[in-house]
Formats: sequence, C-alpha cells, structure tokens
Amino acid sequence: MNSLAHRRYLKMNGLGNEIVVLDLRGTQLAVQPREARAIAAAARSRFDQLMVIHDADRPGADARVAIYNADGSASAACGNGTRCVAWAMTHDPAMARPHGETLVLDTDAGRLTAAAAGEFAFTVDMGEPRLRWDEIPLAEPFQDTRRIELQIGPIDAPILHSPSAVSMGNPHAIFWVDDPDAIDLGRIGPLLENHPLFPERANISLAHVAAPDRIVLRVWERGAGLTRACGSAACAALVAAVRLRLALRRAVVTLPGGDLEIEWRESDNHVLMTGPVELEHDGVLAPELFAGAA
Ligand SMILES: N[C@H](CCC[C@H](N)C(=O)O)C(=O)O
Repeated sequence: MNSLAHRRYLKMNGLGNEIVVLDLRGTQLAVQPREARAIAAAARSRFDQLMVIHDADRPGADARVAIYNADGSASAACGNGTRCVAWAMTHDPAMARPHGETLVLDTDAGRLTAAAAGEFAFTVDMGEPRLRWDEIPLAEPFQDTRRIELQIGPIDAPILHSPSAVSMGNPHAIFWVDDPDAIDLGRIGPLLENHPLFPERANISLAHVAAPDRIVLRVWERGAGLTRACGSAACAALVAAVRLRLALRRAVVTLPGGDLEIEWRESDNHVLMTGPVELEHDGVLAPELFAGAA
C-alpha cells in the first residue's frame, strides 16, 4: 500500500490559491512527483500547490517544507502556501507544536520566518529577491533585468513585451499592462511559461500599477496555470515596480482572490508578505489516489 494512503491532510487556501497541507514529520516519507499529480487530480483534493511538512534538518528551524505544483513539479517558494503551513503548525490540533515568537521554516528558497498577523492571517518574511539574470534564471545574460527583450504577438504590434524578471526563489516574469483583464492570459500564459528564455520555466504576471501603493495583478503560475492568487508573484511584482520607480516599497497587491500587503524592506532587503489563510476542510488521502500513479 502506498505510504501516503490514509494520511490526513488540510485543504486550505490563501486568497483562493488552492493549497493542500500534508504533515510527514516523524516519518521518513516523501512525496513523489507522480503522487503529487495524483493528489491534485482527485476532485476533492484539487490543489495549485501541495505543501509537505518534514522534520527540520538544520538547527534553528521548526520544519522543512517541500512544495509541489499541481503538475507535480517542485517549486522552491510558495507564499500563499507558506502562510497556510504557518497556520497549520500553530493552530491545527494534530499539526501544532510549541514554537517561538516566529515560526522558522526551511525551504529550497532559503530560511523563511512567519508570524501571526491575526487569527487567520500571517506575515511571511520571503527573504531577499534575486535580480541577476543567472539567478532568475534566464537563458541569456541580460545585464538589466528590469526590462528584458521578450515579446509575444506580431513584431510590429506585440500583445506583451519587455517584462521585468525577478526570482523569489522561483522565477517570475512581470509584464506591465493597462488592464490585466483585457489580455487572454489563459491562452498566452503557457506559451510564456515554457518560453526558451526561461530554462526553469516561469510564473507569468500581468501587472497594472494603479497607484504608487497599489498594484493589480493576474498570474499564470508555472506548473499550476491560472490561479486566484500567487504570493511570490505579488512579491516579485512589487520589487520589479520599485526598481522601475513605479511604486513605493510598501504597497497593496490586488489579485483576483483579494489583497496582499507587500513590503520590500530597505533595512535588510527582505520582502515581507502579509495576507489571510482559510481552512476549508481536513481529510485523508484515499488509497485509490495512488493506484494508477505509475
Ligand atoms: N507556481 C509557483 C509555485 C507557487 C507560487 C504561488 N502559489 C505562491 O503563492 O507563491 C512556481 O512553480 O514557482
């Protein structure tokens, strides 16, 4: 029988970004990509990201968190999912453990900290943005990643062009538009996600700077498609807007699912994200989920 069968999970969301939280601490278990895809495919556990909590493997951390997109691909960062993990580790009867003032989580994007910002809200320190072309990563050595040479559509009338590139531990391309809803992101998202300029693919955002302290954002996520919110994209868009002198270092990012407060802190170059979490239900992973996950 599959090691994950019958394990309890939480179905949560962060501004409508569909998250499943699985706690594998105290075990040597790990999720295989094909198993992540099987869980996502199940109607009841549809998710954009699966967040797996493992025992910490470095001193000073409360846990290590592995992140999978719906297509089974791994991601180093997931802002909305990290808030959901923080809630689970501090509020869920089975997952909560004693912790310090802030929760310390190790991810492939680095060490993050999370602190409660209300009963169903958390502030996550997402760490420093990566801005060099080879950190995004990009396939060509652009010296200025505030605007890179990429366009889609007819040469003389591109639909989108000149995006900013930022990594929050995961790759983001942000296109600046007047109306994010006027573009068929569902159609061009996959073309851009898989563009050869992005060797690790990319999350694709359409951003409109409505005011120096408000950015409207829609996101086609790498490995998940159109989502109602993307926390790391909100962080990346704020950083990119500040670099282009379009926004202040602290702004509200409005996504289809709602608002996130983002701050790119000058003192330590860290990006802070504050937003809500919602618990929808808990459940157990049915064994038949893994029957055909070959
Ligand atoms: N699809 C992203 C991971 C999840 C990001 C998003 N859900 C968030 O809240 O940051 C990637 O593959 O880089």
